[in-house]
Amino acid sequence: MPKERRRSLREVGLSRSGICDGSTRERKANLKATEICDELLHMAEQTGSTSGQAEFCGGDGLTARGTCRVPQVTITPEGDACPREMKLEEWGEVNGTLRRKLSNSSISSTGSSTVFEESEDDILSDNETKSKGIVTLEQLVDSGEQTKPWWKLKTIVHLPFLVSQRKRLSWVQLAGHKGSFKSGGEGTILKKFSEIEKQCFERLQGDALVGFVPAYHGVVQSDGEPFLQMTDLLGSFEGPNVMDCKMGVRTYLEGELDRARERPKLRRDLYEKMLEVDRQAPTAEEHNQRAVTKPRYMQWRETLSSTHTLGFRIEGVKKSDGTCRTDFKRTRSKVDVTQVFRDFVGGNTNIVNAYVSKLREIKQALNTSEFFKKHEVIGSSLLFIHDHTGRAEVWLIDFGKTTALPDGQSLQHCTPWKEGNREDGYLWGLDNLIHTLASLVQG
Ligand SMILES: Nc1ncnc2c1ncn2[C@@H]1O[C@H](COP(=O)(O)OP(=O)(O)OP(=O)(O)O)[C@@H](O)[C@H]1O
Ligand SMILES: O=P(O)(O)O[C@@H]1[C@H](O)[C@H](O)[C@@H](OP(=O)(O)O)[C@H](OP(=O)(O)O)[C@H]1O
Repeated sequence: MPKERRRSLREVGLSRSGICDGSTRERKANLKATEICDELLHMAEQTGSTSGQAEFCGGDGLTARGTCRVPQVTITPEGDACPREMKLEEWGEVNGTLRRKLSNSSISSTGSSTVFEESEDDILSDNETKSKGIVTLEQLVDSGEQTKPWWKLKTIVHLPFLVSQRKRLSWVQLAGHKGSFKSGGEGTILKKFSEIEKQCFERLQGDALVGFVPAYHGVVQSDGEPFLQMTDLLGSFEGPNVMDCKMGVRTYLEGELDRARERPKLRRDLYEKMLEVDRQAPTAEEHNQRAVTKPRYMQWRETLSSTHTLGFRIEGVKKSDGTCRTDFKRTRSKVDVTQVFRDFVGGNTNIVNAYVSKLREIKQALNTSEFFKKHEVIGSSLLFIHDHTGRAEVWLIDFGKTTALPDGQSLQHCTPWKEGNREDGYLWGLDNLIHTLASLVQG
């Protein structure tokens, strides 16, 4: 944050509660409160909003809360007859450039209300290493922000605004690690380099699956770091609706299990993420050590969600109305999963049919793919995207944990996993996904 924009807490009507002992924690809380206010005031200046509030929780008893009220400015762009609310996603359009930090925002809207309300996930959210929701790619480069243990509880912005043209300047990252993506320019994005993923992209060129993965443009350097450049799949949609489904019955590699047995590593962060969802989930021993191993956490996540029961799980959904949800950790039953899909497609049977036929095409391609035969596909997602034009597409993304089998070995992808057989249940999950979607049009 530029120094000249920083204001004192009192000056901007901010409050911060919690300890008051001059410690580093307190200074951080003050800083966070000032940042919130800066964010709100800047939005107000740029957009003519009437008021805004934001609340952050440090997880250690400290909270920072900001409210700003400014005189209303009304801007009426040409060609828009009736005033309407402006969502955070659209705000950058007026600005020209998006300078606000929208990363990690889980935004839910009540549709007709002017309020962005807290979602369950805002409260039960992960720590800030996990990215979700609407982000600005350039902002994600800001490494200093990544380790701050602040959770955003709530952002409410009142924006009495008129917007004539909808252009998408922000981007949505529904799953994965915060800071993994940057804008690559010309319809591309840059994803943090991974040797495993690079090899997958290289092997996928010329494979039956190549038309179902983002076009790959090679390794590029940005700010001295390597990235994989690929097509931004959202780029060719108008106000896209997006869903990320993580495929397979297993989300960790067999190698991760082996490593955890050889050198068990206790993770406090994963224990805390577990507590956020269910305080009873850790065993007495885990409570005692206030930590769990990664395979333990991943297996718990799998049984809590539909990974084990359906062979896929919903990670996140962003709709064109600006709402964004990533609170699906407990979405497990077929009924619940089906309901999320129903809501996602908004009852549009043409979209459902388009998705089902796309998934069938993908299944056909998987069945002929040499790549698929010879890889353990773990943690990969299907990204569903549709928009108001009726276009609906599905792509395979995320090959960071897709691992080649030893020469001569292959997988069925539908037989049950037993440790050692490396089966991932991908095709079983895909069949369940097709049935789930098809059930929406079968009445
Ligand atoms: N090519 C793309 N075009 C548009 N959006 C994308 C693309 N690739 C990824 N995304 C977005 O970013 C999110 C995270 O992507 P991805 O799963 O590749 O990240 P990751 O950090 O490897 O995730 P994880 O930590 O789960 O392995 C997706 O849910 C999707 O919203
Ligand atoms: O979805 P959650 O509950 O936030 O849990 C994370 C999720 O399972 C990611 O897939 C995993 O990264 P990998 O797939 O890369 O292993 C990450 O491990 P990490 O904390 O070690 O990054 C987990 O914390």
